[in-house]
Amino acid sequence: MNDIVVEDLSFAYEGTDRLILNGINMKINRGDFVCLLGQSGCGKSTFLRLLAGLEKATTGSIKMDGQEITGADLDRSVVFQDYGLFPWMTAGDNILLALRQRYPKRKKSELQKIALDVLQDVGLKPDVYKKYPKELSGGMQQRCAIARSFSIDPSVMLMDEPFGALDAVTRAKLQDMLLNLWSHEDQHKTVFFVTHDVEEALLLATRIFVFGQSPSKIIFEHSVKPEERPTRANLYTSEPVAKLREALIANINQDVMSHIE
Ligand SMILES: Nc1ncnc2c1ncn2[C@@H]1O[C@H](COP(=O)(O)OP(=O)(O)OP(=O)(O)O)[C@@H](O)[C@H]1O
Repeated sequence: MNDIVVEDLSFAYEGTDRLILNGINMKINRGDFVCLLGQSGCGKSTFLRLLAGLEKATTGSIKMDGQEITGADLDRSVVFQDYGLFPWMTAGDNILLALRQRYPKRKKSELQKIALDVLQDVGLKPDVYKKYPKELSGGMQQRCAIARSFSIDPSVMLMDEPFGALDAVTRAKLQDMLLNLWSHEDQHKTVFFVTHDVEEALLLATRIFVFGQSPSKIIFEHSVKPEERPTRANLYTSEPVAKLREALIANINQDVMSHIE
C-alpha cells in the first residue's frame, strides 16, 4: 500500500516567486526508511516542512492514506538537528508535554511510565528524566528528542539531519539505536531522514532520493532490496552497496558541477 503519495509538487515560499521545489513525484510505502540527499540549499528541509504540514504546496499535492496533508498532525512528528527540547523543562517534562497533547485524557502516572519506558528504549537511564537539557550531552539530548518523537507513536517520523551535529562515534551509536527502534516495531514507522552523509543514507535507507537544485527535483532514486540492505559490518565490502555509493556520489557531484560551470 502507498502510504504517502506526492504528485507534481511544486513550492515557492509565500511572498516569493522562486520555485524551491518543482515536479516532485514520490510514492512511499508504510514502513519505508526514506533518506533524502542533495547539496546544501536544494530544498530537503523545505520538503520535510511540506510533509509535516507546516507549508502548503504551491501546486500539486501530498497525500497520506489518500487524504491531502493540510496542516500539522501528531501522527507526523519532527526531529530537528538542534534537538528541539525546551530548555526550561526537564527531559521528562519535555516528553510529558508531547504525551499530554497526544493523550489528553490519560492519567499523569501512565504518561510518566511511557516517558520512562521510551527513555530506556533510547538507551538513557531513568535519572535523565529529571535533568534539564543543558545538563545533558548533545547525544543524550538527541536521544531525548527521538524518545519524545517515538513516545507519541506517530506513523511518520520526519528527521532533519538529526545526527548532523554529533561526533562520529555518538552518531554511529544513534544510527544503530534508531535502526533498532525502527526495525523492532511490529509495524515499522515510515521515516523521512534528511542527511548530507552518503554513508549514513546507505546504512539506513530502504529508499534513497537525491534532490538536484534550482528548482529542486529528484535526479536519482533507488529502492534497496531487502537482501541488499547492508549492516555496519559489510557497509564497505558489500558489492551492491559499492555500486549504489558510486551512483549516489556521481549524481550529487554532477549536480554540484552543473551549477558551478
Ligand atoms: N522561510 C523561507 N523563505 C524564503 N526562502 C526560504 C525560506 N526557508 C528556506 N528558503 C530557501 O529555500 C531554499 C531551500 O532551503 P532548504 O533549507 O529547504 O534546503 P536544504 O536542502 O534543506 O539545505 P541544507 O542542506 O543546507 O539544510 C534555500 O534557497 C533557502 O534559502
